[in-house]
Amino acid sequence: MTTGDLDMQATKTPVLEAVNISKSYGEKQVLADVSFSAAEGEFVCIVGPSGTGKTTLLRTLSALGTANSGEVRVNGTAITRPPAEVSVVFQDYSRSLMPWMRVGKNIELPLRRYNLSPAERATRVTEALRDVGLEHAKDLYPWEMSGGMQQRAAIARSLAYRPQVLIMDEPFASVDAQTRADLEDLMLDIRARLGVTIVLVTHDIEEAVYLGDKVIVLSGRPASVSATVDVPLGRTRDQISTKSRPDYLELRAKIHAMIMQSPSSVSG
Ligand SMILES: Nc1ncnc2c1ncn2[C@@H]1O[C@H](COP(=O)(O)OP(=O)(O)OP(=O)(O)O)[C@@H](O)[C@H]1O
Repeated sequence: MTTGDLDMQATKTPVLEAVNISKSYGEKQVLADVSFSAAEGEFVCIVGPSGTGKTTLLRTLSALGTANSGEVRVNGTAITRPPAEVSVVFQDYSRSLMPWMRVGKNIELPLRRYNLSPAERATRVTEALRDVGLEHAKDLYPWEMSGGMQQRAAIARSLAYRPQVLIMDEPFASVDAQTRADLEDLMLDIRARLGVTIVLVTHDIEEAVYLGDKVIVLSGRPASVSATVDVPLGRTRDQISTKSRPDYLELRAKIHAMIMQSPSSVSG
């Protein structure tokens, strides 16, 4: 990306914006004035200790939950219901795919809500499966596939909507380390090929720095954004060489220290 591209990105309306989001469950305030934005094609990672309110924030971002105050804007417009431009991938793929339906059907079914011809739906299923490297798996049932393949299928289902923004809640928490690394690289590749904006929540600092163009650090009780850390590692990342770079290691340590200092990391 050139300096000119960066200047243009800075002046463009963000694709997704959280503006002073506050949220309470009864008396308990979970989020306080959380603000951040994601530009077109940006990979934004949100990290914070367990129980900080990351899922609550993502539910608000996708309008699956409501905030007590503040607003979420998509392309500059405040949203009140789940917007067509935003799609969500949850952690628990085993609950997001219907076990009695073949993978192709799992991806195609939610598209029926839209005014698409059967041929257009079939094209989208084929393309989404290709985007995640599952061309061969269309006729399999979810239970015939590994955990990593099931999560790929769940990602394909989200991509079939052709969203501008993909929101992911701890998407790789239930798979082994090698599969996790493969899925991380898949998401970098999807961002590069499709230009989709990705907002990914994780408690894994290493993952956040490896994937993100910027990392939003949530901390405190109630949680607010304690830092927005730019990750100037370029867009081409590699599990071994990127993770050995001194600037990667420095950023990882810096964010780790921020989270360790946060009151929410000790209060449980
Ligand atoms: N529907 C709800 N009703 C009441 N309290 C809730 C509800 N959902 C979440 N909470 C509380 O809000 C706080 C934040 O929860 P949330 O799941 O958003 O955090 P999180 O950072 O995603 O946690 P984790 O990393 O463990 O998934 C927790 O104390 C949780 O118990």
